[in-house]
Amino acid sequence: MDTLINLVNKLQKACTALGDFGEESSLPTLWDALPTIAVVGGQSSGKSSVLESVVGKDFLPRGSGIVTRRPLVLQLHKIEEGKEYAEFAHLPRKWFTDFAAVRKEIGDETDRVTGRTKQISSVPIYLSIYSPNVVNLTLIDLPGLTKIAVEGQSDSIVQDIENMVRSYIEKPNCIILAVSPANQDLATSDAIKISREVDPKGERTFGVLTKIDLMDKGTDAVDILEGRSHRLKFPWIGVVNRSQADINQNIDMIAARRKEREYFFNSPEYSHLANRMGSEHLGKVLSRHLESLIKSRIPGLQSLINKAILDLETELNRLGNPIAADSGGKLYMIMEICRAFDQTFKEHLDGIRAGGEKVYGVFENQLPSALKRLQFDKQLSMENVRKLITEADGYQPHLIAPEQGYRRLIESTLVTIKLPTEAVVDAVHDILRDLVRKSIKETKELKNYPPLKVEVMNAAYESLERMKNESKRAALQLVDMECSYLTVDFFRNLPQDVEKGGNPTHSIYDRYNDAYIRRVGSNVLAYVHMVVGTLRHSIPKSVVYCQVREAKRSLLDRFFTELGAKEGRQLGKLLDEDPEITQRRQNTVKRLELYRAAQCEIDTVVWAK
Ligand SMILES: Nc1nc2c(ncn2[C@@H]2O[C@H](COP(=O)(O)OP(=O)(O)OP(=O)(O)O)[C@@H](O)[C@H]2O)c(=O)[nH]1
Repeated sequence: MDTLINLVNKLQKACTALGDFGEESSLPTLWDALPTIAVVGGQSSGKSSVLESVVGKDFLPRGSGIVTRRPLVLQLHKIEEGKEYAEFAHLPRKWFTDFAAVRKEIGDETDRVTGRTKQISSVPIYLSIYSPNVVNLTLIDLPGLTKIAVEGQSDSIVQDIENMVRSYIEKPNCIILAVSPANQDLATSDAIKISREVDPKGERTFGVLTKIDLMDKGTDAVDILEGRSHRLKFPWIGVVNRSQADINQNIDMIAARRKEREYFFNSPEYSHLANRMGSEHLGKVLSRHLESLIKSRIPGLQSLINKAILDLETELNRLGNPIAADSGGKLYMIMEICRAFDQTFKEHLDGIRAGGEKVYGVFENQLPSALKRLQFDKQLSMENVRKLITEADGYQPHLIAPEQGYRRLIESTLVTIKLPTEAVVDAVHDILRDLVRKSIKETKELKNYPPLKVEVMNAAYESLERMKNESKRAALQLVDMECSYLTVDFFRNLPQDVEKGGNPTHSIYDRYNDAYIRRVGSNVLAYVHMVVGTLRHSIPKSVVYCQVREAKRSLLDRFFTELGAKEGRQLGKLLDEDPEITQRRQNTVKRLELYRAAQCEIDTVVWAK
């Protein structure tokens, strides 16, 4: 059974070392789930004395007024043999064998947080005592409840102490040691009042009656101790601690315990209860109760730990890897993050994520309707056809077919396709930029590193800009190519013009009759339509080749090359993550270690059963 309490002691020790004891953490803490025993009561009710009696050691700061100003988490570890010693969590591996020095250190450590004032703090002091003369227990000494603030204390201190005490004892796993002095009316006991509030059925409250020896002559506590008045679920335990005079005379704990035993055995009122009175009995009762409580809580603890591990792993995953110390590691990390971004970007284009389909929308809708909107009316008006053909003839009207005229007409018409071509390139560019922005947002690895995020975004935008320019050049070249060499077969298959008509005596532009001009115009239109039909398919090919395929292939290539030339310090700047995230990651890692260790400890105990 000792192993069970040892287990809880170990877990609590780990929690304290990691500051994992409640409020500050957003995750459910192991601390909350571990059974503890807290000592509560009014100021000077004898809490510290009870604690010392249970431990059998004189080590707590004493004095009048408010002495306990920070919670003291006291873990008692029974050792088989050897000299007893104490160890503080804030002074690891410093073993105190002089308990007067322990008392001094508690005072000093209290002052370190609260200053030499009468203020209080909820940050606990953690102390372990290893001794052959103790039972395995964890006890928490809390500041005494008070009714008024004294000089040097803020007005809120009464409420502050009450809130702090409540925050410890309201946890369902806390066993409450409610200390009330027998020489005061129990109806006014602060300990009973606050413990009733948090444990109305008294299922985890142990009533301890101190100062029985100080009761007025002719009065006794038998009614309470026998459970006839102020009944609690567990029987009251009476104790007689050292009086101030005993302390002043340096009466040691062993002598004090003997005196206490004698007191109960020799008092006619209490001798029949002597076997279930006193500090020693209290220690055993508490230890037994704690053991059974821990046993019943093991399955719950296990599932809490398993769940916490899962949650912490998810959190750690979300926070990403810690930053490597050397430049090689940093470079690798940046490359990995960039690769994750690149992958996300590709997934958008490949249809694994949404967005890439918009590119197809440009080819299928925007381009055809823009081409359709080009009416070629202006270029192929009768007037313009006549003008261009006549001008192209030069000094000699053409003999068979207006070849130069056709060329000029076709060229001047095809040029109008350049505008929608450029618009397609621009539209695809905008889509790609949008996908970069989306991918940056979706790459969780980038979230922690704002400078790297900006650099990656700029590098990707720059690449897209270069690709856009190249794509424009290539697509416009397609149009130029159509202008520079006409499809011979088309013209070979045209019926030869015979009747050109016209009136040579009028203006030079009347050289050809309307029917002839109309026929030339419609031939040009037919040819242009044929070319548009081809471009409608070749422009998307060119755009995909120069922009989409290239973005998929080498969006960050240049960035990677530049990265290789950067020094460790510059790389470090890129990975300059939000310090809050670094802190959160460190805390999560620590907590995860704690929970994993706890999982092993519990498994060992369960298997050993
Ligand atoms: N005679 C006698 N004196 C006691 C008993 N218990 C405590 N005292 C004395 O009462 C005074 C206060 O005891 P503490 O144990 O310091 O009380 P506390 O509740 O821890 O005090 P704070 O931490 O300041 O709230 C000391 O002088 C003790 O010697 C007792 O059972 N009998």
